[in-house]
Amino acid sequence: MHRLTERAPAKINLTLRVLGRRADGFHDLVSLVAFAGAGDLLHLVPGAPLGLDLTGPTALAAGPAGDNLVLRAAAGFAALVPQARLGAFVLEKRLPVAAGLGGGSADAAAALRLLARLNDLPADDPRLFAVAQDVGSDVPACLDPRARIMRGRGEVLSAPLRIAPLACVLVNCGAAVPTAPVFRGLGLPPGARLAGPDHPDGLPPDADGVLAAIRAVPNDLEPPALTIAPAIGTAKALLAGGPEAQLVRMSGSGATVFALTADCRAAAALARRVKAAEPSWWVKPTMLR
Ligand SMILES: C[C@](O)(CO)[C@H](O)COP(=O)(O)OP(=O)(O)OC[C@H]1O[C@@H](n2ccc(N)nc2=O)[C@H](O)[C@@H]1O
Ligand SMILES: Nc1ncnc2c1ncn2[C@@H]1O[C@H](COP(=O)(O)OP(=O)(O)OP(=O)(O)O)[C@@H](O)[C@H]1O
Repeated sequence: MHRLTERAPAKINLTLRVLGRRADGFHDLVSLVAFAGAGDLLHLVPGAPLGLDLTGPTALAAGPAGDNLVLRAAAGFAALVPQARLGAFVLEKRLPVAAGLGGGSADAAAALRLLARLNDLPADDPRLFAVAQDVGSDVPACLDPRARIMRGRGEVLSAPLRIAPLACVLVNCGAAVPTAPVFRGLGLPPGARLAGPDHPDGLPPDADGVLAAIRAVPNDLEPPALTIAPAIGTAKALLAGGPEAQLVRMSGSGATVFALTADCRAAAALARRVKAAEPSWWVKPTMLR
């Protein structure tokens, strides 16, 4: 059987409100997530012994293969699916690591989709969701990567939202920002609840309405992430300095920031300017949906 392939698109938190901290230490969120054209690629060679090879420009940064979320997802799958057919994974790692783009989560979700295909399981088999939840907070949203409102720890997902594709530029300044210290930086004791705008459950159908809805809700993780990686502020200022940016914000726990633009030509122009100013940064014009 030929190898199977799945894309692992970057997850962008267009908004992210922290509503409080739960007794188990995790934070309750509400976030509008969308998925980019940019991402990793994951292949599976059926029948070979379970394993993982990493290739691609950011493979080294992702750490040892044995600790990779792809293998955690595969182990979780094998534990829940009797006599599961497995295989050898090859990950083409292109997304920056510890970047707020959910790269590892996207890879884990792609691994579960590949294993579901190989084992003739339907995409909505509840075991996929159970493993996803166990592997990480962002993995359930990445299982079926379409724009949604994500709530709870990330496991409460709305139906897919129909939004017009959004043109954007993703910029990562190279600072790896681990997620846990950013949440810790909020300084919330277990049980704390926060006031502030919640999130509407739907979105207006038109592009202007979507933009206004995104503008109305910030990313609450920006202040603690900025303290850890001040270059996030530099990246935001650089994006906001161009005439093309309609909205500039950080994704997830950072350090990647995004600018929404009117169309992909504006995104390409803005990306060229950022790249000229900071040649060592990861700069990607892409579409979100
Ligand atoms: C920031 C986001 O990317 C937004 O989509 C996610 O909430 C984080 O998702 P993730 O990287 O898959 O996170 P996990 O691997 O599950 O958790 C990493 C660490 O982040 C913190 N964490 C994560 C998610 C959450 N809702 N509350 C938390 O407090 C916890 O300290 C946890 O130990
Ligand atoms: N497939 C993977 N790709 C990237 N990192 C991985 C992978 N598997 C495990 N890791 C480990 O997970 C850590 C977080 O990486 P990842 O790129 O998923 O973070 P992130 O983009 O900040 O995610 P999030 O947006 O969910 O916070 C890395 O430091 C790395 O050691």
